[in-house]
Amino acid sequence: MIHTQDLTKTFQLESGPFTALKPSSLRINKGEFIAIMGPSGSGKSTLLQLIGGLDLPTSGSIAVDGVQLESLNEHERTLFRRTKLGFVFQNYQLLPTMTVAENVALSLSANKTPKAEIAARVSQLLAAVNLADKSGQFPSQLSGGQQQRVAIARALAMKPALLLADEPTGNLDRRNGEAVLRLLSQLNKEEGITIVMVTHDRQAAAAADRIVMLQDGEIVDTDWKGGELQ
Ligand SMILES: Nc1ncnc2c1ncn2[C@@H]1O[C@H](COP(=O)(O)OP(=O)(O)OP(=O)(O)O)[C@@H](O)[C@H]1O
Repeated sequence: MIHTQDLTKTFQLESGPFTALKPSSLRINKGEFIAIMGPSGSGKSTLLQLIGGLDLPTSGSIAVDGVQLESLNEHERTLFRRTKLGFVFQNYQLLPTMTVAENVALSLSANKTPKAEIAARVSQLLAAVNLADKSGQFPSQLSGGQQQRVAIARALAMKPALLLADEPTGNLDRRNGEAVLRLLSQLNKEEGITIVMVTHDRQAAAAADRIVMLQDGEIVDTDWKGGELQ
């Protein structure tokens, strides 16, 4: 599903070049649930941005679902993101002036899906995240956990093969965080969606099959699962 080879990312700062991701090779199989962990500034978000085609590597290659991302132009990358990936962020990023149903429908409407099909898919998605009764409400009327479940429903609208989540439980209390993790695990096990989740939280990481550990821009372990960190 994801295969990187000597992938690097260097930022040009006023003080000189800074390598946020050192040459790294990583393989993530279809159907895996991966947590990316590591200290602040270790390159977790940088790696997720490259996997999601939101940024380009400085060197090396990255293939996602058979597509070499470094060889796509910007338009092709946008299309790739829209059709193959779902994104979930720490701060939900729902549109406040749209209802829950309209937020979930966004990518379907952008893709010119027929109205009746959109309505059916939105109902199905909201039922899957246990929010069928909230479709007409606005994001501000929901709890953080409910908003994150709306964001997950929206991310799944186009039936992506891969879901990328950046600290999806970062703003949630324990109970809501657990509900979101249960939902992600269920989507992974029952729908076979590959999930790559950046997290600081060991409890969140415990929901994953495998943990990719980053330190100073380097992948130091790709099968760490529990135990004390160095
Ligand atoms: N656009 C950018 N320009 C310059 N430096 C950047 C840029 N993006 C990230 N960096 C630097 O690269 C390093 C890795 O950042 P990254 O956001 O990937 O870390 P992280 O592990 O996700 O951190 P956190 O857990 O705090 O979110 C940091 O030192 C950061 O300052």
